[in-house]
Amino acid sequence: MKYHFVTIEGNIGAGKTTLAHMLARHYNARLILEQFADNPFLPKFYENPAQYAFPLELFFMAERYKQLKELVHTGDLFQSLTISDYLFTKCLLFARVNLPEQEYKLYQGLFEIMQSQLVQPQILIYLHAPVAKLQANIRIRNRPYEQNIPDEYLASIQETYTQYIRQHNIRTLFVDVSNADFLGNEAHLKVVLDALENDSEDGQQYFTLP
Ligand SMILES: Nc1ncnc2c1ncn2[C@@H]1O[C@H](COP(=O)(O)OP(=O)(O)OP(=O)(O)O)[C@@H](O)[C@H]1O
Repeated sequence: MKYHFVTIEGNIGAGKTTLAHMLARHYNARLILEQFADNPFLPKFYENPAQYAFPLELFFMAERYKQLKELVHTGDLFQSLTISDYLFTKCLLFARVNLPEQEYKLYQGLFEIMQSQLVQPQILIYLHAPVAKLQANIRIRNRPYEQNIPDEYLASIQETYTQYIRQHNIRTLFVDVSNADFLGNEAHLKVVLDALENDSEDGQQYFTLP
């Protein structure tokens, strides 16, 4: 595998964390996982988005910056393999959906200062699933504060991600995870492993699971 820093992205409930664990185990890689459970504003945000969006987004950005900055300090980033289940830019994409214009501009200014000090992954694996499938996953894992997420919110997050990836021409493996079962079906993991190991094209590639 020629990559040293791989990031998995996708909408809420797409299955990023499961796949990140599996890839990290397969490659014996360093794993960086989103610490969303530590964000005290998240349950409050889902109850009252307008009031809590700004502290929520600031908290996420500060935590992710701390986590990813450590990676820069470890120094051996390009001798080993690191898998993360989020991209630092995720902060900005959620902020674009959740913050009013002026707050977004302020946030963006801080984001750019922080982003300039971080290392970017060499490739993104983007897990794509329709909103109905995301809602089904969210129901099954049953985090109480996520049970009333509107379809429209998931659709805007999806749209914001895909627009960003296309506009910036980020090297991305898009995987359709509508019927994914990475834990139960080895052939599904193999699609991702083969894509990582064989890919030679620049830009964006699309995969479905058997
Ligand atoms: N910047 C953000 N702004 C608002 N909410 C966020 C932000 N980042 C994460 N969240 C919320 O934190 C929770 C965890 O999100 P995330 O998408 O990282 O993980 P997940 O849904 O557990 O992913 P997966 O199922 O793909 O492993 C979700 O409720 C998500 O909406």
